[in-house]
Amino acid sequence: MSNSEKIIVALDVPSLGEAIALIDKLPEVTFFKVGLELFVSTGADILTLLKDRQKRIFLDLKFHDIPNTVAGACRAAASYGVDLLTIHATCGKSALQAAAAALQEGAEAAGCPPPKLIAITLLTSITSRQLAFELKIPLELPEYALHMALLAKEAGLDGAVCSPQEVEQLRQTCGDDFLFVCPGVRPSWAEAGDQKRSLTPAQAFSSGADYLVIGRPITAAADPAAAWARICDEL
Ligand SMILES: O=c1ccn([C@@H]2O[C@H](COP(=O)(O)O)[C@@H](O)[C@H]2O)c(=O)[nH]1
Repeated sequence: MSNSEKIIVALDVPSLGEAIALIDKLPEVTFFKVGLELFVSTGADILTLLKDRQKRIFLDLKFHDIPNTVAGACRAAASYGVDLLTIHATCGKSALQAAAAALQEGAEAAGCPPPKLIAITLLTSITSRQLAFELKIPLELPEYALHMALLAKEAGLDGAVCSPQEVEQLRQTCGDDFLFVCPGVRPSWAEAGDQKRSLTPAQAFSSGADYLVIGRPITAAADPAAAWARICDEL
């Protein structure tokens, strides 16, 4: 698989029309992420549209609830036939296990391959300072991210979402058969915005990321296709 096929473009827009406009401008993109904003506004219509266009889909709904509830959500989401699905590792091990089991059941019942279930370790918008003083987590940030990735692995998940700044260490400990998806990726020429723990696309891949998620550097650019091409050239 080429590096460009491992870049997932985040469709963080408020309507189906705006999503279609972006997808049309980015014909070379093979993998799109649908997050809370677009899914809440369009429901499954955006997933049907992407599947009709033979695109791969990362459904990033970041489930966070008790075991019975995340299991129900995963069972239902399994029928969409998406490729990746997210849950917060902070749900705890029993909820992660229940979610993973329900995803398999849901996929079997729907007759489609199960999505890879990946856990959010620590949002890429959080700083070490916030971790310590707002969230009151008494661990250093890399140690905390590693702990959450290992929790996900022990619960039988397929991988984790982490910042590119932590992926090298997480990869070393979790091994090559665990998937790492990194948002918070910024080309040197793009604005950081609310992302706090970034690396460039080339640095993120060389640190061990399997997939990168990139949104605004492409989707908010005056010419999204040119921004995409520039990122691919720089790799
Ligand atoms: O820790 C996380 C988990 C998910 N995201 C999502 O990735 C994209 C990033 O978009 P940019 O515009 O490139 O910042 C966005 O959809 C987030 O919901 C994340 O950033 N960090």
